[in-house]
Amino acid sequence: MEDCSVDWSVWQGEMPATLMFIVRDGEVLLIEKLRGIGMGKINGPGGKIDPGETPLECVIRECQEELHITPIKPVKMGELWFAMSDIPDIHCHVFTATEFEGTPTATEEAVPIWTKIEDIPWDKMWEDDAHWLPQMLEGQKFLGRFLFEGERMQWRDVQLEDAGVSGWLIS
Ligand SMILES: Nc1[nH]c(=O)nc2c1ncn2[C@H]1C[C@H](O)[C@@H](COP(=O)(O)OP(=O)(O)OP(=O)(O)O)O1
Repeated sequence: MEDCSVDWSVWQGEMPATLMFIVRDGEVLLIEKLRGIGMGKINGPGGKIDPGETPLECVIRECQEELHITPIKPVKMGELWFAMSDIPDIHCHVFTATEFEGTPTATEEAVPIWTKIEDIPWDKMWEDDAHWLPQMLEGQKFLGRFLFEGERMQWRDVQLEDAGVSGWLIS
């Protein structure tokens, strides 16, 4: 992979966002995203952080809005830093949970899809997902940094907490 044109030491994502992956009995709750960034793709529920909202508050609200469920005790597992070409750069906080209240319900924003972990449809997801989601689902915390040109990933770097990175990784 070529050198990255982004100076990550000064990079600041203009758009804070969240993602949630609820895991239960070897399955993960994905959505078909019906609107917004990544419309038509398969992803976890999530979205932009509202002004004054914490990442945790946002990810709970987005699960309620998109699927009518409330995740219980979400755990922050990592961050995704997306340097984008055609939309503002995204700083995404990624959570997992094993419990939730409510019944996943299709809304105008999303269709819920329980998916066996071995059947995750990588070709229908953002290109970066295959480089951090499997590790996260095995319990590893991470920082993933990606450069996109449109919807194509041009550069990637994924660091796992197990690799001895500490302090700056996630909070
Ligand atoms: N490369 C990428 N890989 C990935 O897995 N998720 C990405 C991604 N780029 C963006 N996302 C996700 C993160 C976050 O959940 C979502 C942010 O955009 P959204 O348009 O979904 O926000 P909202 O649901 O707040 O939208 P609106 O309500 O339509 O304004 O897109």
